[in-house]
Formats: sequence, structure tokens, C-alpha cells
Amino acid sequence: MPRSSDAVLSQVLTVAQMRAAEEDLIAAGTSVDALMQAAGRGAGEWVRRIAGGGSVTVLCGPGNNGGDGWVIAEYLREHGNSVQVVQAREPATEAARNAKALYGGAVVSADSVTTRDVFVDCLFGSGLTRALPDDLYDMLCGLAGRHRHRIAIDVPSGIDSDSGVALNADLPHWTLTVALGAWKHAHFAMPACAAMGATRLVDIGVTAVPGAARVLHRPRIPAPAADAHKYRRGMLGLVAGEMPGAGLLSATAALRAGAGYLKMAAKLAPAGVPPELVVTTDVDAMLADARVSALLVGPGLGRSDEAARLLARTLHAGRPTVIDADALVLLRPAMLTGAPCVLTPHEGETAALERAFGLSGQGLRRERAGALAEATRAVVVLKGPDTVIAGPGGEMVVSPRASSWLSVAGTGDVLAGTIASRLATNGQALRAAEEGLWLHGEAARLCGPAFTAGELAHAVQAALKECLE
Ligand SMILES: NC(=O)C1=CN([C@@H]2O[C@H](COP(=O)(O)OP(=O)(O)OC[C@H]3O[C@@H](n4cnc5c(N)ncnc54)[C@H](OP(=O)(O)O)[C@@H]3O)[C@@H](O)[C@H]2O)[C@@H](O)CC1
Ligand SMILES: Nc1ncnc2c1ncn2[C@@H]1O[C@H](COP(=O)(O)OP(=O)(O)O)[C@@H](O)[C@H]1O
Ligand SMILES: [K+]
Repeated sequence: MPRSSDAVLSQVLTVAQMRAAEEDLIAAGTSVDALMQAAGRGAGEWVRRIAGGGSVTVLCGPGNNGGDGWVIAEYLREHGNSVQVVQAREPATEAARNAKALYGGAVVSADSVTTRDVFVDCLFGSGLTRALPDDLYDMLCGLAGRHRHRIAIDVPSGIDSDSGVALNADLPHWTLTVALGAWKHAHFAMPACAAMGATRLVDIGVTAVPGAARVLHRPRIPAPAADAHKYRRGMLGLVAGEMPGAGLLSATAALRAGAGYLKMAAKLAPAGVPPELVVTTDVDAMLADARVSALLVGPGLGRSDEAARLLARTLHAGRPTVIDADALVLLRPAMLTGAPCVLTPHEGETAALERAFGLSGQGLRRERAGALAEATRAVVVLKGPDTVIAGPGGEMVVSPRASSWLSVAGTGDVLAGTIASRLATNGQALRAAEEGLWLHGEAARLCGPAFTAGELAHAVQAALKECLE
């Protein structure tokens, strides 16, 4: 089987898209049984690596996820592991029945399983549509509790694949989750993603699905050209408001994310301005300066009428702009000019934007981000533990879960400054949002525990170092 490209392996599919992709493979001459063998053996290899030579219990349900379980069990048996299958239900698909027929090892009752090394969950995968009935829920949790390591295959049982919603309360936590064929939305959506442990993907030759979401990846960022100068590298204009301290945090990050020149327009020059940051009190001159390649407005802006007028003047300049914090609450449809913009709302700011732009606020986070991007014609970075980026052309990028230590005041200002610096450098809203979000997440990882927003802003430089072409 040829290895899929990185672009194909980074797509994130709904259940319907996955089924369509599977149909394409079948139409091209691959059998369901062959796909199941490829998926099961690939997953079996991950199980073998975790188990070492240890003992394994595989729980098999009625569908094709159960079928994968029978393949995994046989793969481990062939490799000399002590393996046993608990059959929760008889296989109900032909491919699962065929996989079971090829298994030559032990089948035991759930009650007979004592403490063992690795538990493999093949009860249900992406086909689960309703909560687990009590008997299967008890079996799943009981077995999971009697094993040192727990591996979920494709999608953990009890999780809705398209949303990441838990259909039962108190589901097990996993050591590893092995996605089959393609990532599913549950792998990146709360609450499911928080319980999945490490995640790995098994390639079974799925091809590109038009319109699919994709996973945020480490960007490739070029060093400045040999003949670069500070303006050509990108000049970022920061529009400060009533509380310029928040803007200073954004500036601290922006200075380390690639822009060549940073200027802040503030009514009063704030204390503690780093010497690299040029401060002006003439906001109109800064907005009219043709060398300014991007603007950032929002951090510390305030929500007064004067702040709203300043926002309107800023957007009227028609430059690529990052709109964050208070500016998101003040934003109205008439203020947008069609220039490339990035909006960076958290949940509360998203609700305010939905009201301002006449949106229902219904649906999954990614759907709400998509609706907002369409209505504003801007790139929307909907922040939280499961941040998503939506583009006005229907683009959707989901982010692997970042450090929960980011839940500290000021990290949003750092994100806005990082994205704005990238926007000043490359002028492309979606690309800048992706680069900025990745740098922010990586900076948090590098900082470890209990960092301040200021320390995070400094770590953006170390994150950037990892992206150089
Ligand atoms: N697509 C691909 O390319 C590949 C897919 N592969 C694998 O297939 C998996 C998807 O398989 P799947 O569609 O058979 O779904 P799965 O999750 O095994 O179970 C569905 C069955 O469970 C039943 N059922 C549902 N809810 C229930 C409940 N609460 N309680 C009780 N029963 C319930 C439901 O019955 P029904 O709702 O029809 O009554 C149906 O019979 C996927 O995750 C991956 O592992 C790989 O092999 C390689 C290639
Ligand atoms: N539990 C969490 N896990 C991962 N990232 C988080 C978590 N909580 C917050 N974040 C991230 O931290 C940042 C917080 O931004 P924001 O809510 O604007 O805070 P502030 O206004 O204090 O700067 C966002 O990038 C968000 O995605
Ligand atoms: K599973």
C-alpha cells in the first residue's frame, strides 16, 4: 500500500466523509476486508509496542470496530503476546465475521478477566449513534479498570465521532487512542480529546476528501530575505486604548514572531515600554502610514464610545487587521471593509459577535466558527482548550489540545500579538492565524507549568526557531 501524503494524513473527517472515502477505495478495487486488515494490523502494531511482551485483552463489539478488534487480536497472537478476546456482541457485519473467523486464540467472558497489561477497546468506533446500554457500559468500564494500559481503537466507545460529545457519563480515560484511516473530529474536540491520551494515526490509503477540515501543523517560516530591511519584513501598528498594558503583552510577543518594526499608537505613552517598541500619540498618522502592513486592535481597548470610534477609524484604514478582545465586543458589520482580518474570540466574545452579526449561535464550535467566518468574511480563531480556525472560504483547521496552563490572564493578548506579527510579515489572514496559533501552543509547551503571559510572550521566539526553513 503506498504511503499517503502528509496533506492527506492531516485531514479530519466526519463519519459521512469517512464512509465516502471508504466507498472510493472500494470502487478503486480494495475490499472492506483488506481495509480492515490494514487498519487492524496497523493498530495491532501500536498495541504491541505498548504491551511489549505483555498480556492483552481485546473487547469486540458488533460492528466494524469490533472487526478491527479481531484482526488486532490475531496480529498480537501471531507476535507471541498472550491475548484474549471478550466478545460483547456477535459480529453483525460480513467483514467483522470474516475477521473473527481468522482469529485462532482464546475467547473469554468479561467476568473471567483478571488484572492484565493492556486493554483494547473495539466495542464501538465511529458508528456509535446512541449511549451505551448499561450492560456494555459496565463491561467497558470494568475491563478498563482491570488493565494497566488502555488503548482505544479509532474512537473511544461512548464518544460521538463527529462532535466529541460523551454519550455516557464517566467513560474511561485512555493511554493511547489509535485513529484508523483518518483523524475524526472527536480527536480534537472537547470533552473527548481530553480523555484520549496520546493519539496516533494508522494510514490505510484513504485519499484526499474535498472540503475536509485539517489539523494544525508546525508551519515552515522563512528567515528574512538576504536584502530584507525592517519595513519590508513587516511593520505592525498596535492601536492601544484605555489600558495599554494588555497591548504591551501583545507587543512583547509580536517582537518575537517575525515582524521587523513595531509601532504602538497610544493616547499616553504607557510605563514599561520595551525600548524596541516605538510609541506615538498620533494614531491617525500611524493609520495613514503606507509602510504599516498590518494592524492589531483590541487588547486593552476598553468598551467606551470613544473606543468604538477608535476601532471604526482603525478598520477604515483598510489594512490587514487582527481584531481581539474589547474590539470583538464593539465590532459591527458596517465597520468591516473587506481587508483581510483575523478575529480571535473566546466563547464569550463569540456570543457577542453572533448577536452583532445576526447569527443563531447554534451548533458545534467548528460550525459556529464557520458561520462567523462566512458572515464577517474574516478568519475566525475560536479560542479555548479545543481552538478551531475557520476561513471565509469554508476552510477549517482544528488544533491539537494545547497546554492547560494557558488558562491564565493575558495569554489571549500574546496570541493576538503573535498572529498580528505573522500577518504583518506575510499579509495572509489564514496563514497568519495558523502560524500564530501554532507558535502560541508551542511556546506554552516550552514554558512548562505555571508560566506568566509575559514569559509565554518571550518563549514565542524559541517556538519560531523550530519553524525555520
Ligand atoms: N470506514 C472505513 O474506512 C473503515 C472503518 N473501519 C472501522 O469501522 C468502524 C466503524 O464501523 P461501523 O460503522 O460498523 O461502526 P461501529 O462503531 O463498529 O458500530 C456500529 C454498530 O453498532 C451498533 N450500535 C451503535 N450504537 C449502539 C449502541 N449504543 N448500543 C448497541 N449497538 C449500537 C450499530 O447498530 P444499529 O445502530 O445499526 O442498530 C452497528 O451495528 C470504524 O470506527 C473503524 O474502527 C476500519 O475497519 C477500516 C476502514
Ligand atoms: N484549558 C485550556 N487549555 C488550552 N488552552 C487554553 C485553555 N484555556 C485557555 N486557553 C488558551 O489561552 C488563551 C486565553 O485567551 P483569552 O481567553 O483571550 O484570555 P485573556 O483575555 O486573559 O488573554 C487562548 O489562546 C485559549 O485558547
Ligand atoms: K473503540
